[in-house]
Amino acid sequence: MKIESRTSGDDKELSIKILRQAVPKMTALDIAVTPVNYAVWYEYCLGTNPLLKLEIDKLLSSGTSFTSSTNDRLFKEFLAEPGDAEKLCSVQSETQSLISGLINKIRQISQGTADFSDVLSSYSDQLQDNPTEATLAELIEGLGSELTQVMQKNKGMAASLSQMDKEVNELRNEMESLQNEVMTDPLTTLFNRRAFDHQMQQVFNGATEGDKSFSMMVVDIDFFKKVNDTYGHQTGDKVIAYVGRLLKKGVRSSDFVARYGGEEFVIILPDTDFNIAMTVAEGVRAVINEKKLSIGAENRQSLGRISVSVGVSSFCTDDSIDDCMARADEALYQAKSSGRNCVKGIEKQPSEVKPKDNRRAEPA
Ligand SMILES: Nc1nc2c(ncn2[C@@H]2O[C@H](COP(=O)(O)OP(=O)(O)OP(=O)(O)O)[C@@H](O)[C@H]2O)c(=O)[nH]1
Repeated sequence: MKIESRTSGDDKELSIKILRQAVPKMTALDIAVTPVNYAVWYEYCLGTNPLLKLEIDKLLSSGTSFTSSTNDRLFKEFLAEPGDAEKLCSVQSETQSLISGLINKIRQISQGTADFSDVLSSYSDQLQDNPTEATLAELIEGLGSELTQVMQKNKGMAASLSQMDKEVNELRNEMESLQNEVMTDPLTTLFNRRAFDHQMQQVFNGATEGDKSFSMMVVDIDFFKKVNDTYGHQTGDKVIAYVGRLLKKGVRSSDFVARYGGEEFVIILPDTDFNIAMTVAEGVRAVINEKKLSIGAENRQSLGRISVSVGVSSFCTDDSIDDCMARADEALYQAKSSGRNCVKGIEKQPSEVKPKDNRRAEPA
């Protein structure tokens, strides 16, 4: 469930790297390679879902077997949103038959190789027994026909393996597009809340481990209910999509823009300090408020200007994800209370950073 870039070469390389780790683990634990199970173990090997990792490590150390219901539970508890499981199941049977076909082919190849190796050993034994010319001729004849058989078998195997390789690629593309679907908000085509939660965790891990910083914005369209009530829900949807486009355009391509829900958006700005984030937020707010919008035939009906309120916060040492988001939310609340169409930020001062207290509490 890689999110950062959906189709880059890096993504593919990482996917293959994880595949090489996940499949042998699953095979060792006797877990069927279905999309649902694979999603769980992919995420486990990727290591970006700490709760899932903790749970699986716990199960592994207790020697619990990974039955299909255990895998289903892990998927539902740590990865899925309602509806995901059904979508993934649509490719499940296809994957199962493909994987079992592949395993059969590999078994046949190993069996064929083992058989041929036995034949070679028996020929080698006969050679040790001072064979007569007639026996030698027989051996050569036999070996020739064994070789022809092996070559024919291998030709057939190569053809069916290449067909399977094609099918595996198709299935992988299908799963990739399903993955994108699960992470995308259909109205704006931005990332959705689920993708945001995932990305936030990754950026947060990077910041706590690598001494990096990041900022975030929460953007909310002002008086949006009035837009819906006056012009209808469909126009409201168009306004949401329009604001989404301007947000995406207004930040760097490395920033992460998602629709959090309703008329609210969230943006993660990696490697960005508080002051820069405030400047970017102000720029985005101004651009959204710049133009008067119009709708209807020949755009005759004016909607006036749309405005947004923005709350900004930056990651600070000792922050949890919730702390950082709570400050952005609080800042948004302040922006709304100050009349809307403005940006507010809450910066955690260094003095507010709690020193780590390693002392035990004094007994009363
Ligand atoms: N068209 C449309 N409307 C939505 C969607 N999601 C939420 N809404 C509406 O957005 C409106 C949000 O209204 P409020 O939460 O009262 O906020 P507001 O009117 O923007 O007021 P402030 O945020 O205080 O400026 C509600 O009427 C929701 O029904 C959506 O996907 N499409």
